[in-house]
Amino acid sequence: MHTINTGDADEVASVVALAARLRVLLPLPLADAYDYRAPVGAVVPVGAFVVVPLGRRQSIGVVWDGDPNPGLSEKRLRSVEQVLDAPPMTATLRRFVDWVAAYTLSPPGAVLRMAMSAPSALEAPAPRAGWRRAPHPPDGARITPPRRRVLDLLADDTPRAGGQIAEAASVAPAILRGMADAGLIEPALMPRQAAFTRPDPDHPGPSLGPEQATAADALRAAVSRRAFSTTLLTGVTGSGKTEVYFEAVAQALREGRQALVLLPEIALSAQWLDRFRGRFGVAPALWHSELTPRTRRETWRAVAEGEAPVLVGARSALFLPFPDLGLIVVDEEHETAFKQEEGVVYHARDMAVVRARLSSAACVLASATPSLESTTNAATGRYASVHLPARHGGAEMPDVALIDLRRTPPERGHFLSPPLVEAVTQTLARGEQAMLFLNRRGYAPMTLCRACGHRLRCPNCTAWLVEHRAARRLQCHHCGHVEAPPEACPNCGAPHSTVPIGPGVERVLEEATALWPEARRLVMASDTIPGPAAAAAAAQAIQNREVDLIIGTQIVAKGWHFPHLTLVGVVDADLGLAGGDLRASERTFQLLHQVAGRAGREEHRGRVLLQSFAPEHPVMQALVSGDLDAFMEAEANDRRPGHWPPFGRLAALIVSSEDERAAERTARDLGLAAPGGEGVEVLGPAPAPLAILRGRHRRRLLLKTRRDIAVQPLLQDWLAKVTVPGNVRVQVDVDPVGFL
Ligand SMILES: Nc1ncnc2c1ncn2[C@@H]1O[C@H](COP(=O)(O)OP(=O)(O)OP(=O)(O)O)[C@@H](O)[C@H]1O
Ligand SMILES: [Zn+2]
Repeated sequence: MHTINTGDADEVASVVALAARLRVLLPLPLADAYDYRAPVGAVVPVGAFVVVPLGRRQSIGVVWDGDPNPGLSEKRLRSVEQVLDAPPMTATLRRFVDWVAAYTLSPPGAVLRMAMSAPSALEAPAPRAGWRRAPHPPDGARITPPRRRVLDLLADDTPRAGGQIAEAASVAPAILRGMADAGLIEPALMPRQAAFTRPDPDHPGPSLGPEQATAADALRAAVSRRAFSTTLLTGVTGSGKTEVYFEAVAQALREGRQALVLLPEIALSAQWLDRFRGRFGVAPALWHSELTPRTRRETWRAVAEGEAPVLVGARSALFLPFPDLGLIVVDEEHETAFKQEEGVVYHARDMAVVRARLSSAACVLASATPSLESTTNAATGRYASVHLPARHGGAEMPDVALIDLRRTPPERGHFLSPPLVEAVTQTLARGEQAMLFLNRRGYAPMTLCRACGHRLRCPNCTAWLVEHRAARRLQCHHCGHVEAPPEACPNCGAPHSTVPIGPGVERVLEEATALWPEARRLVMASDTIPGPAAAAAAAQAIQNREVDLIIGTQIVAKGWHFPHLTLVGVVDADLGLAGGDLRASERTFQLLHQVAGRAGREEHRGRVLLQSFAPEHPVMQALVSGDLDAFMEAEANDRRPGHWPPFGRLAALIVSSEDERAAERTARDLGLAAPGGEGVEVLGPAPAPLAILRGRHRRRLLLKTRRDIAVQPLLQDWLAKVTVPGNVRVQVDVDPVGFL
């Protein structure tokens, strides 16, 4: 001992100690991974799921990359308790977690948590027990007819579950017990069934038209390169983009890789699933928030084991443990539903591109109304582009016209103008379907006292209470606050003095009921179509012509194909243009163009009528001309000079607190510490448009930079300069899409 040079000994000791240490990232919003002592004698790969002590509790974490901290004393080190029998998290997914954390300025553990959304899936699934024929049954055992049936069933030596045997051989479960006691059958573990049948890429699906075929070739080629690429797939509404990207999915299957399709609203995807089955013969794996815990666990595990070749899901599916993803499709890529606004604030469309890059996979962004971000990336050559110029099957694009509400207003207290009423009447008379679109749930967006002018407000938010007349209540659409409609004005006490102001879909329904009492009407809004089953039933009823008139909010704009729908009336085309949102025009155009695109998708030409007080507005003009490219170019020209996205970068800080003065003070401190310099600008602090939300006072600051300046380092320095008290939260939103 004494002869050894102490310096060397230290070094040897530290190497040994380091080798025995593991960095473990926990699915918690902690600043970094923690170090643990590796289990003795076990080789634990990076990415392994491990159980570790955390305070007095245990947590599952993932062995993470990077070097443990040698400074941490051996005494303080605690040991990994267990290595779970689950496929380790791939390097690709670990890099993705790190990337998303760095980009969104979130703790890596908070992102990891999204990649561990079914923790129970990490425990090896308990093998299921069944029965098989005993290989050496005793001589002379009694073989009754029921026993014979069981033995015949088990003659192929495949173990089967007790319930399954009882049913197939029509015997009571007690018979099996008796046979086991007699030594005729014995317990056996059943082979695990593949959770999802492999979709068949060569299942005969619809045959593609020539333009579709060319587009499909390009996508297939992108997938078979097995390298990163992004392709923007555009095409008019009804051109068959889905059928085309299915060919990319088929190619990923042929390559033996997995495919992920992200849809903005999975609850509304009944028609999509039918088409998938039509193309591939089986259903894909599904991933969304309404799965049962069991399905969630099984799906997660199947994905990790490579047993879910195609998965369709909501944005959270991006964090599933695919071992070898070959394709990610983001359908309706322009949809804001891809932006997650709570917790880790990220945009699934943008992160899909990142995951595809890390996976050497192809990414396909599909939309009839692509975002300016994607259009610009396609124009600069960063994305490839594929376009379908015409509707499938020769259907014509609808004829879009404006109704000037200043010239032909509705009757007082009504919302449908005479030309729109006339058009609906004619459509119904021809036995075709009509749709009235208004992006507002409920009966009326505001309620006012006729006597004193008081407006009914949410007690927790800067928002009016929305009347839901059918449900007999007033509701805040921001925090969910609900109250009964008051008997008297809460301000002046006048009895029965409240009046509804403006329309929601329920009020349009009321008007439609009076106008077309014979028509079979259906309201489609998130509160009347609460889940996948209701959405599927509604779509079926419309397809079967059990509905004449559809009245709906934005959920009717999403990808539906209703063959008999020929008229779409937009009740308030100006609705989305109010407010100072950077993308108000773009969004309004996208939404209305999508709604319009539901009309006339088969043999009869569709007609679209837009009621507007501003028919000369560029958005209205673009909708009428249908010239998407010109509109997007005008949008680009508006944003380019001021370095607004996508020609510059934005990040928002949202300061909130139940204590208004605390929020104000932190916002002011942030304002004083704001970064500056060439190409960097900070707007605010200013009260958020939703100045109070769920009882929290909110202030906003907006960092705007030139495109070549990354916002993350600026944000990091900025936030480090300000002490945020415990009762104040500062949320970072990189690339904000909402400005409330
Ligand atoms: N090659 C084809 N053979 C048969 N049917 C097709 C074919 N291509 C598309 N269709 C059908 O045409 C309809 C429109 O296609 P699809 O919904 O894919 O268009 P889309 O471009 O996604 O439209 P939107 O952008 O409006 O959602 C669907 O009912 C689809 O099944
Ligand atoms: Zn509220």
